Amino acid sequence: MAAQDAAVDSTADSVRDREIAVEQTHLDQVYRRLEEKIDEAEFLMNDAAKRGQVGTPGALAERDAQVYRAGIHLNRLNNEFEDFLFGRIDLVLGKDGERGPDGAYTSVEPADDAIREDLTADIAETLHIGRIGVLDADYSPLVIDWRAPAAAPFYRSTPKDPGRVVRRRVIRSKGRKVLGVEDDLMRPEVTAFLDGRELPAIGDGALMAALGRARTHTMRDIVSSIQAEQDLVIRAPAASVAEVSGGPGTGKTAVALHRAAYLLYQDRRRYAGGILIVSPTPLLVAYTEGVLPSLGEEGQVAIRALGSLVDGAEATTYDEPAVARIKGSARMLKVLRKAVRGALELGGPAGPAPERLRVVAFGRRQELEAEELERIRQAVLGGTAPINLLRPRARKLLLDALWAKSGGANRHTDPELAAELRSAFDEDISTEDVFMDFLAAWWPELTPRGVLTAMADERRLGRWSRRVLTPRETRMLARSLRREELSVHDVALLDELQGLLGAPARPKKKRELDPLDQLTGLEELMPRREETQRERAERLAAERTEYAHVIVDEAQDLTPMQWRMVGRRGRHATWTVVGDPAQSSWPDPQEAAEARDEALGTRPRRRFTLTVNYRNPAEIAELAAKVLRRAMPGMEPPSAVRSTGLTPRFVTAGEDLAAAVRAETADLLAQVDGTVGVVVAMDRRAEAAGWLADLGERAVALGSLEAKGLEYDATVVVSPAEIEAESPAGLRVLYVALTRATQQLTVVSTELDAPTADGVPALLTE
Ligand SMILES: Nc1ncnc2c1ncn2[C@@H]1O[C@H](COP(=O)(O)OP(=O)(O)OP(=O)(O)O)[C@@H](O)[C@H]1O
Repeated sequence: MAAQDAAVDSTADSVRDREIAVEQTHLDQVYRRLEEKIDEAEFLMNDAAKRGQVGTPGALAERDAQVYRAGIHLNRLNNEFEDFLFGRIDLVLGKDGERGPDGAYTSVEPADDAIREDLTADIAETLHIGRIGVLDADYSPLVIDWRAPAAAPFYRSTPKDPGRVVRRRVIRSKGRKVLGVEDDLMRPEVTAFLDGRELPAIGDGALMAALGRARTHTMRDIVSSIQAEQDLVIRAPAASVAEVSGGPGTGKTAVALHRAAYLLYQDRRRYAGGILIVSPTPLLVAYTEGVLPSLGEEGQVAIRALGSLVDGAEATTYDEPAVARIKGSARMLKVLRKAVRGALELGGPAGPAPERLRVVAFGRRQELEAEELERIRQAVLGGTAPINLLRPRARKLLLDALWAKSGGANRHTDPELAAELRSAFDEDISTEDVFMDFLAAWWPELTPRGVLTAMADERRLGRWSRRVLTPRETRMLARSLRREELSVHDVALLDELQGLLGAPARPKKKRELDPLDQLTGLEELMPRREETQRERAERLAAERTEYAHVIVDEAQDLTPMQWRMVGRRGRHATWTVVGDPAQSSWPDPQEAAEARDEALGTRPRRRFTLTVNYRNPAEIAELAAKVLRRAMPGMEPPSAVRSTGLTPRFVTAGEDLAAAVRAETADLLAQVDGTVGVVVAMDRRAEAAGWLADLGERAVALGSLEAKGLEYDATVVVSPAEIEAESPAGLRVLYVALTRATQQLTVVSTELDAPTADGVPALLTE
């Protein structure tokens, strides 16, 4: 028996080896072709550099464009050389036999006689899929770009709806070497032949292989294993709003990122206007930034955390939930509107304006009393423009009032002479120091930061927040604004204030000397060119305030004020909004939904739901589902795609919580190859970092709100009850914390958790 097994194994091995060799031959061919392309790109750059010496304006512009394109080409090849061929599909003949621009047959459905009655078929087409497209010298496709229409069947085909695909193969390669293949048969009942030989199937499928890998501190792309329901979202037409919901681990973040790559590929021109990806935390930005290197290459895609959306602000601290709730609420809009008007009265850098205005015009004293000034101020504020832009109007109405008082209007009947007199009057007054100083104090140039600082005074804020916030809320808000450091929620307030105040005029940039003008040879050209390319991308990203497409990740967490901030960046954009209501840390979902509707406007929406959890094994998903039932009764959890046989571990910490967490973390570090995340209540963050101090880089401590979107091989969740008690949305935050592990979960309880004899905290029992 054993001998028979060994014989079967060795045949399997030899079939596998043969199949790997087949793919190796193809990869070799692709590399030969790529080398030719690189030579071409280098020649282009060389040639362009030579032409640079000619120096006519037309030649310079053409050279610039050519060098730029060639630089991108080289950059992309160098970036994506590694592991860039990852898939293959074998297809039967299509219905109409027509080919698309990439040389592949276009039909999705098989021809009527493609599968014979005896369930045999011939493979009519084999396509290899990779990160970029490569055509052979005769324009036949060596590799199809994963975003091209011809690659869609690689992702869309399922055994239930196979289309023309008989076998889907994922190829694992490193550099120039093919390491392995994993096949999925889409029509297992069919025996297919390729060049007269039966098509074999190797391995247990690629998805499981991908899911079992250890996690690092950065996310991996999923181009080789995108699933059909995910592919529908990635390739959805970008005409309006795509709304994607799905539970933890269903690939929402991954899908959002791959969608950005797809949109850019599909319509580079349109998205030259920029794609903004909004992420909840800097940690998630860092985790996702490197997923698809090609996203950043031309500066079209900006991945920004909510605390870094406003130029010059880089907020990473969080307010306590009660304060965050005030700052995020749409009620703040009323408070801010009052605050900017109130801040006017506080005056400029030299203090408030005098009570009355006294000037000399044409040798006579002119005066405006306090009530008159107030009337004028109200008349100016009747205008719709932002406050800072109303300054010229303020100046004009002051001069009008002074002119009316001077009686100058009655002095001439001839309109021309009257106008001349008036302009002399205006000039006389407005060049007077007294008038200029008065205006600077009476209608000062306000800054968002300045207004926010003004709001830190409790009595003042009390006036501005009357009937909107309670005295207790006012006190908490004023106190938090007295802190030097900006919080993530302050950033949305700053942005709102910027809108109310008006944008300051941008100083015009001088055209910098193009360093290329002085270059003659390729050696010099290369490094400098790379530098200017990156600089260009950074400049474009920094200057952009509106985008062509906005992708919002973890959308359930945006506060109403944050929705307004993000909405301003996509007024003319198409949108992709992904989120999971069950993971929302915002206590008032209704208010947030209204703000979201306002940001998205009346654009038609297409809804998608992702249903499969690729992150958590069934054992962990089952435990998390208990919290979901408490947090959102009736809500369906996603179904876990795999199971590990390892049930979550429960530990009750005695006196020494630090020692218990440390020991459990060390234990998990010994069991997994990748990272271990220790999730604690927000105000235990610093303390927890200390507990793990010498456990090495694979272990990280993070606050419950920072865990959003991240994942680890194993997690230690510390005191579910503490996390739950942090905020009104605490149960949903706990649900997030429990769904971060790809392999193992340990829950450490304290007394507060009222654990059972087995150490299971009360919140995690049925
Ligand atoms: N088709 C796939 N093939 C391989 N891995 C996948 C696939 N889809 C998702 N994953 C993996 O599953 C994990 C979860 O994905 P992701 O973080 O995008 O989920 P999410 O829905 O955003 O989760 P959460 O709501 O918890 O933040 C990631 O490691 C991702 O790479």
